[in-house]
Amino acid sequence: MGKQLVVGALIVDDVENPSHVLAARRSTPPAGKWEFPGGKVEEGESAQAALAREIREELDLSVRVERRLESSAGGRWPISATLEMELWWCSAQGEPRPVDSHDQLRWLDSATLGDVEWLPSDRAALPLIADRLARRPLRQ
Ligand SMILES: Nc1nc2c([nH]c(=O)n2[C@H]2C[C@H](O)[C@@H](COP(=O)(O)OP(=O)(O)OP(=O)(O)O)O2)c(=O)[nH]1
Repeated sequence: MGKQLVVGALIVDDVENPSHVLAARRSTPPAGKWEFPGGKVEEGESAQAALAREIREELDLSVRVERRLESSAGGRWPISATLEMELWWCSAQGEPRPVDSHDQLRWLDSATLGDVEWLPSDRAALPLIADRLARRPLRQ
């Protein structure tokens, strides 16, 4: 059986010319670690629908899902024996507001992306994200 999918949103400040991505600090275990907001895809749900649902719940924000972050390993990052993760570039309307699963938000750019204490599984994806933020545009 395959692993359950977790989706994380790479929410950018400006979809035409993105320079910063949103990071969120968890208030539930492992509390204090930083992640890309999102969560588990439910049965029968698409990755895009799960992202929209989770970001609405967690940040009271509506997102437009742009595209998936690709990698040489097929765009999936292992989390645990039972979970793996995809990351999707998203644009947003309005200001994110942590509802209850996060207690702090930060906009990070390619230079500051490594400054917070990320969940370990996220670290492998950071160079790809930093590279994209430094090179801009998201829509090709
Ligand atoms: N959202 C998110 N989760 C991540 C990231 N990196 C990472 O290892 N994870 C892990 C943490 C959790 O073990 C899992 C996500 O589950 P969760 O508990 O936050 O999501 P959920 O609300 O959908 O799940 P549940 O508690 O209802 O079962 O993925 C990330 O960047 N974003």
